[in-house]
Amino acid sequence: MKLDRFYPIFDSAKWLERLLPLGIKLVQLRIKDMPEDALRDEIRRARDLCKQHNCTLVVNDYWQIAIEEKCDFIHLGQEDLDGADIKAIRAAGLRIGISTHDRAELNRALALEPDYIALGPIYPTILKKMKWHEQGVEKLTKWRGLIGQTPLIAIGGMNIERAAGAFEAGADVVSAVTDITLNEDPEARVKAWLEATR
Ligand SMILES: Cc1ncc(COP(=O)(O)OP(=O)(O)O)c(N)n1
Ligand SMILES: Cc1nc(C(=O)O)sc1CCOP(=O)(O)O
Ligand SMILES: [Mg+2]
Repeated sequence: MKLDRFYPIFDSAKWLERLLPLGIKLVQLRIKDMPEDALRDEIRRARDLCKQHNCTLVVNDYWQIAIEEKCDFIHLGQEDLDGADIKAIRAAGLRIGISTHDRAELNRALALEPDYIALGPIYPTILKKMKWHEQGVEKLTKWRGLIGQTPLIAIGGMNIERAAGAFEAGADVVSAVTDITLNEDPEARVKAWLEATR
């Protein structure tokens, strides 16, 4: 199934309730540091909202809850892979997206036949501290040549102005967080993203 070219990431179901009606078709719920009961509630709400809006939900990190709550897509980073039961995830029918930052991580990801590969940070990010410097769009072109038909996600410091360059370099999808969540008008920004990527 083809992924939408715009892939925003939010840290609560409240954001989804607010912005999915604008037409987002691919979204990630990325929650850190929340007690399990509250986390499960957020994932359930996000799942139901996405169903209502015909949007694909990707759950970050929490693959066991995603299986239990019958979600259908998870995102795993390299550290998440260390503790993940890929067989169980696949047996439950979930799709898997994987983060990569260098060749070793890419090789590890490709061996798992993921449903997308993310490369980042393409530009510097203010969302989280990372050991990786900005990779640049040229690395998207390199990844494009290495991953065949697997969808390629550009993440890290992305904004609308930078998206065209990422697509030209070989990305299929562009993902963004703070360009939307820290914008003074997130609704207007999402509408502009949708116009730029459709
Ligand atoms: C689309 C996308 N790409 C990369 C990440 C980062 O995943 P990870 O390295 O596991 O870091 P955390 O997001 O869990 O802090 C992502 N979530 N989504
Ligand atoms: C969550 C995440 N993962 C990255 C990676 O490179 O793996 S960069 C990133 C943060 C993206 O946020 P923003 O769009 O605000 O820069
Ligand atoms: Mg993770």
